[in-house]
Amino acid sequence: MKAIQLYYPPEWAHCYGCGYLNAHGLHIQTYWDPEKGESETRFTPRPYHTAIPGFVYGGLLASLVDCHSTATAAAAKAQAEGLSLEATPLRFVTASLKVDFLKPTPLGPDLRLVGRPQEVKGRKVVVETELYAAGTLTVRGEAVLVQIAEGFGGGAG
Ligand SMILES: CCCCCCCCCCCC(=O)SCCNC(=O)CCNC(=O)[C@H](O)C(C)(C)COP(=O)(O)OP(=O)(O)OC[C@H]1O[C@@H](n2cnc3c(N)ncnc32)[C@H](O)[C@@H]1OP(=O)(O)O
Repeated sequence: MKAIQLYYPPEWAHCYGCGYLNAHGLHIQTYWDPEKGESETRFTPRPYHTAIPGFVYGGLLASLVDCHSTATAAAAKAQAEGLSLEATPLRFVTASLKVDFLKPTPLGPDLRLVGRPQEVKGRKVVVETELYAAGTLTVRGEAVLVQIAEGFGGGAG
C-alpha cells in the first residue's frame, strides 16, 4: 500500500511535516483503510523531540496531527467522490487545528495516530484524530481541512 502523501504532485510535496521533497522534514506517512473509512500514521520520535526528559514535545505532536489530517482529508474526499488519488491528486490545507493533550506522551515508543473523517462537504473535510503511545490515548485532535483552490497562496513572497 502506498502512503497518501506519496500521491501528492511534486509542487505540493515540500511540506516540512509530510513532503517527500523536504530533506529536513518529518516525512509523515499516512495510510487509508477504505473498509474502515479511517487512516493510520505511525511515527517514532527521535531523542531530540523532547519536551521535558522522557516526554514528547507537544509541537511535534500537533504537527503529526496536522499532516495526518490533511492526508486523511484527501483520502476521505477521494473515497466520497469515487476518485483515485493516482489519477486525481487532491491536496488539502489546514484551516483550523485543535489539539487536546490528554496525558504526557512518553518519548520512546512508536506513536500511532488514527484518523476518522467526521464531515466531507464541498471543499471542506473535518477530521478527528486519536494519538496513542504504547496503546494509551494521549492526544486528541480535530482539524478543518480545505481543498486547495486555484490560485492558493497568491501574493505571498
Ligand atoms: C500553489 C502551491 C500550493 C502548495 C500548497 C501545499 C500546502 C501544504 C500544506 C500542508 C499542511 C499545512 O501546514 S497548511 C499551512 C497552514 N495553513 C494555511 O496556511 C492556510 C491559510 N488559510 C487559507 O489559505 C484560507 O483561509 C483557506 C484556504 C484555509 C480557506 O479559504 P477559502 O479557500 O477562501 O475557503 P472558504 O470558502 O473561506 O472556506 C471553505 C470552508 O471551510 C470553512 N473554514 C475556513 N476556514 C475555517 C476555519 N479557520 N475554521 C473552521 N472552518 C473554516 C468555511 O466555513 C467553509 O465551510 P462551509 O461554509 O463550506 O461549510
